Amino acid sequence: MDYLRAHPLAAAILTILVAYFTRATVRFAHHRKRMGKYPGPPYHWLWGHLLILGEYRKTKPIRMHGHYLPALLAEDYSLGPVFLFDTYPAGPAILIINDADLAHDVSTVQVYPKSHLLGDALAPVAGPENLVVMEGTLWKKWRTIFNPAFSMTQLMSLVPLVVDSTGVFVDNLDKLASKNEPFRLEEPATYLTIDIIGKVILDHDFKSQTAKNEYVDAMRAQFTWLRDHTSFNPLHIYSPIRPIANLYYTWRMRRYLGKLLDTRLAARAGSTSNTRQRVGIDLALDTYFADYSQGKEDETNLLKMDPKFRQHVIDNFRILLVAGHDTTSSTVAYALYRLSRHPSTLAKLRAEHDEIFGPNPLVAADALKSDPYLLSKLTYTTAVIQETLRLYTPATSLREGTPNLFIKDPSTSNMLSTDGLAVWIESVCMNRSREIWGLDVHDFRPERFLSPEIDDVDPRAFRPFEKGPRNCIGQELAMLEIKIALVLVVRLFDFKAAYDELDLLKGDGTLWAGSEQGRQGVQEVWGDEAYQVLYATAKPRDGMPMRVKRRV
Ligand code: HEM
Repeated sequence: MDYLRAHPLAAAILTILVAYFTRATVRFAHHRKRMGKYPGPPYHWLWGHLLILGEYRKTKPIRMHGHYLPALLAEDYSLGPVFLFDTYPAGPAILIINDADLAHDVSTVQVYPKSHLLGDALAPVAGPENLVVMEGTLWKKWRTIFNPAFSMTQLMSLVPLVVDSTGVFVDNLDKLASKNEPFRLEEPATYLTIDIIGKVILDHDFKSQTAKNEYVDAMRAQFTWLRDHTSFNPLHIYSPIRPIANLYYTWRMRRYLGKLLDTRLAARAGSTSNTRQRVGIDLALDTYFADYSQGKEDETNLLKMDPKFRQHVIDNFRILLVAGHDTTSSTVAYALYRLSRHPSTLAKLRAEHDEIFGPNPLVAADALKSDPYLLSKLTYTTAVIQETLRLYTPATSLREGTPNLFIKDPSTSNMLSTDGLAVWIESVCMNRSREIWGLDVHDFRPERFLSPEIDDVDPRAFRPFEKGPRNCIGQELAMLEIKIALVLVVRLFDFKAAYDELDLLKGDGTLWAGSEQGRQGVQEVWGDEAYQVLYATAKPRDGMPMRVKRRV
């Protein structure tokens, strides 16, 4: 006491510390008391759900994507349509939606805002304001600008471009087949979808399938510098280098796209007629001139674009380039992987392609170019893709709870406050639900998506592209790309997973080469060695090691 009286500064610091810890303890106790009342797995008064999380970290792969966890919890603890998972203070408290009706309410009726956690995670790849996280009139404006770039008519006119890029993918698989060595399928599949989205949005060929590209390198490098939310390593969490790396790669990406924008502007100024196909970049520029100079493309507007608009255009291109390649490439890779494990499904798929395109696989590319509407005849192929999306859901929707939004728990009729919680439309839970899909829920069986079986499933229970106003803008494009890839690939090649040969790929120069950690211990989820990991989005573990052989 005497010491404190003699040292007023020390006394002040001590008072602040005591006040801080008292406040934190009261908040913590209040949080635990409130969360303990929500439905969910057993809740510990001190640890919340942290102990359960710890158990899963022992029994499941350390790198397993976090979106498996609610589905495992729902299965292991027989949880209902809505439940809480609370890892506070290590992570957020999340209300998990495991029901078609509630998912409809959150996505389409109430239209919950996007979670700030999503915004934080996406900021390094696409800036703080981008189409995925924008809200209100700003979101509506940009969604309206880009919608026409993804209309069915526009996409059908782009089929020849997609077929050409897929032709390069086929050439690359051919080269890999002649090398007769394992490789990571995620890489060529990713470069394929990057090249396609570049053409669709920017009328720009990144040519990433055949050479290194500055933008693609910076974007992929940025992925390796994102925070890994499955890691509890303080050196990783508080890395002082990550923010610097994030700034550097952001600068490189923005510089590349800024140059493309300026070139397009200059080309526009120099041309009187516009016969070129109009893609996303043109639609954004049309809006700029409409908003800023009543449609008049005068000198001043051409030379000096409003900085805020410029940032929005560039960051929206960045998000379209990320969202437009990652999920699609993983689905291509997973479809080929699953087909390699199910010979009878593969045979049925090949038979459908023989029937629609004729028995010679080498003429399918030309057939597609001259009649893109052949794609609509691919019923079984569509079922294969849907079954792949069910088992390997590439993305889900994280929303923000607010004081005025409540969820009615159908099993108790209790109104659950969403205040301070993240609300997760967890389609993985629904995709792995026995109640919805039957006892063989973890099996790959595309027939479940064919009539009459699918007629018994609530259409709102299967939502790989989400539903409501914030649904995926690129869903038709994605389906079109994956169908074209399957048509041009499955009859030419045989694939074989090569997880047992992973050691041969050590240090292979891909972005997977650095992810050696977590290779020990359990390496399967629901018996599947190709489980998803978080690498910006949900990707196949270790980039999906494969071998490929030419068939014809
Ligand atoms: C298999 C492929 C794909 C899947 C499974 C998928 C899935 C999804 C999902 C679940 C959402 C909702 C995310 C949320 O609520 O936060 C979404 C939104 C979005 N997706 Fe996709 N996506 C795919 C391909 C694409 C493609 C090719 C593009 C093309 C650019 C794209 C662009 C977007 C954009 C911009 C949004 C935000 C839309 C908005 O909020 O208005 N996606 N996607």
